[in-house]
Amino acid sequence: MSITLENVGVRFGGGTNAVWAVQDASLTIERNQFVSIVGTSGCGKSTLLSVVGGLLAPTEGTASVDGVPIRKPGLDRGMVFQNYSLFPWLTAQQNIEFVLKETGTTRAAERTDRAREMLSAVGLMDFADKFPSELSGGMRQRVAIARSLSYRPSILLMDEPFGALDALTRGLMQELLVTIWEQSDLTVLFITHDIAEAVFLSDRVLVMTNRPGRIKADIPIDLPRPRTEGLIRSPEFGVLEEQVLDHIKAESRAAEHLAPTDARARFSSVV
Ligand SMILES: Nc1ncnc2c1ncn2[C@@H]1O[C@H](COP(=O)(O)OP(=O)(O)OP(=O)(O)O)[C@@H](O)[C@H]1O
Repeated sequence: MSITLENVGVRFGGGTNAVWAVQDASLTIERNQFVSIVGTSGCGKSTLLSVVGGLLAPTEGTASVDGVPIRKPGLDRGMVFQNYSLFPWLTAQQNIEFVLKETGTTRAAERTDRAREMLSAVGLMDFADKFPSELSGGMRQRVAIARSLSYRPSILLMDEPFGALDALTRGLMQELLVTIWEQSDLTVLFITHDIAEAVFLSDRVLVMTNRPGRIKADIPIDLPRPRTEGLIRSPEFGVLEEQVLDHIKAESRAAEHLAPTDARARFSSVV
């Protein structure tokens, strides 16, 4: 499914307390594309994702999926957040079965089979009966991804899903996500603060301006797939990373009125 935002604006509060989180944001994401959004803290990334998820109605403009305006959350869109959001009183298997029941899979045997299939896809078959507290952060996030994919959405919306993971687990999760994406017909919209992660995963990286956020740059990532770890050390990768970073540095300087050298010193590859 494709995603289109046309001049979307989101205002929180009213009167003198009004805050425009996003203003005049326009973008199109084609079916089966993997697109990341990066930008300075508070620029409106999560707000934009919530609009696409149907959790938040735009104050201005239109957001649509396959040309149909988004009015509420739907089974066509799965969401994964940084904090896993699993039910702590249910096992990994039960977490998935619960969501399947809620989303209309009426036959218990079908829910069980689908949950097992999904746990197997993320390599967690042996942990089906464990509770979230018995799983590592990476495992919990794998269950959350399996759960979001279990009802077969066409769009996966991910808000810093790997932000809380250590570097090694994060790398493994990135590979897993790309593998799932390559084998499916999913359109992915992915928010991250990690520029290398955005470049490694994406077909395009969108950079937002400071708040009120809009899309400032749309950088195609024409690196070959499948992408392997070695790619990260290639000159082509470095050039793209630098290009994204330059846009973010410019926004950061604009926000803080810093001298260019000060701003440069504040950034490495993660913002
Ligand atoms: N419910 C709300 N009420 C008032 N202001 C809000 C609300 N939600 C978000 N905001 C404000 O809107 C702006 C954008 O927030 P948002 O969470 O979308 O930014 P972000 O780019 O995802 O930030 P971060 O990178 O720090 O997660 C921020 O200034 C935030 O304080």
